[in-house]
Amino acid sequence: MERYESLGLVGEGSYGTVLKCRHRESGRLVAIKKFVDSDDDKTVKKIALREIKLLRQLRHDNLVNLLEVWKRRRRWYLVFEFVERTLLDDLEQNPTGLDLNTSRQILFQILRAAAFCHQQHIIHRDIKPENILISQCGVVKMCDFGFARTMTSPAEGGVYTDYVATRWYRAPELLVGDTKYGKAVDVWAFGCLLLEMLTGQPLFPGDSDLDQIYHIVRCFGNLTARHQELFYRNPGFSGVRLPEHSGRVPLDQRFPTIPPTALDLAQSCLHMDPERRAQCSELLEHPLFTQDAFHIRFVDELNAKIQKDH
Ligand SMILES: Oc1ccc(-c2ccc(-c3cc(Nc4ccc(CNC5CC5)cc4)n[nH]3)cc2)c(O)c1
Repeated sequence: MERYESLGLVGEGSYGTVLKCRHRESGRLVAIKKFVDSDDDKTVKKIALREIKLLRQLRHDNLVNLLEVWKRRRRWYLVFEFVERTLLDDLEQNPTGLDLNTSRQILFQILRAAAFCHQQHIIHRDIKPENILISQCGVVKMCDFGFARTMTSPAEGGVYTDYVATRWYRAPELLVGDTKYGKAVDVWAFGCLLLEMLTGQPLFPGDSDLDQIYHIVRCFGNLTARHQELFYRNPGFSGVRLPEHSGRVPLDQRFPTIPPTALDLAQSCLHMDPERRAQCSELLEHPLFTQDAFHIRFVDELNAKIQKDH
């Protein structure tokens, strides 16, 4: 670490800390994830090695780049590129939301990143505003795969018992404790993010897992039969009734000013049944991006921004 000057904390992850640092010789800014001492703790060592293996698979213009990995005095260090700001910073600056064109430039790049991860059979599992980095030129880089998982079978999904995802962006299957979930959890989070960007407010700001389910049911109605069964079998919810979905407020009623195309895209992501949610690769072809040939024009613009960032 002596080659780097620490400039302060960027964030606290579950298995380590992320520091903003400057490389003393080159002046380059980086983000360094320092894992807790791993030699005594086999779990941390296993987590670190799994994260490193996964990160080395993920090279894409819209994913934050892993630059170096080293181990010193029983600790692993992951050195990443430092990117100027996060989507959370932008949302805090714009409490009523971002304009549609800015939003779709960011959304398109998030989908490119997520579609690439899913093609590699990797689920991010914690897509949220603070994990969406934005460079000075407007290039989006998804980060923090501390919770990411390789799906056990490329077909779809696997059996995962460890818990993940920041509550507000958590899909119904995660909230009821379904261990058989897949990349559709990232699509749900994307749908939540889309509406938050356009309104400036989190879509479902639950203050507990149960409250999170209530927010979702009040908007979309009952959980699927499978999720209801898992809910009532979940010891964390024993004795609790699922809310009646009377007094539902569907998205189009809640957001009458959102452009219908954007609302349609959100609804393609926010199906209660994970099987009905669109794939990220399909969403890149949604009319929000293909109307006025945005997706064709923007890719050229984006490549120029990426070159400028280098
Ligand atoms: O497994 C892992 C672990 C960690 C990372 C990771 C890699 C890179 C970063 C990162 C963050 C970053 N820039 C950044 C810029 C601004 C903020 C916060 N803005 C403050 C509130 C005003 C936070 C972060 N640049 N690079 C963060 C996390 C990762 O991508 C994968």
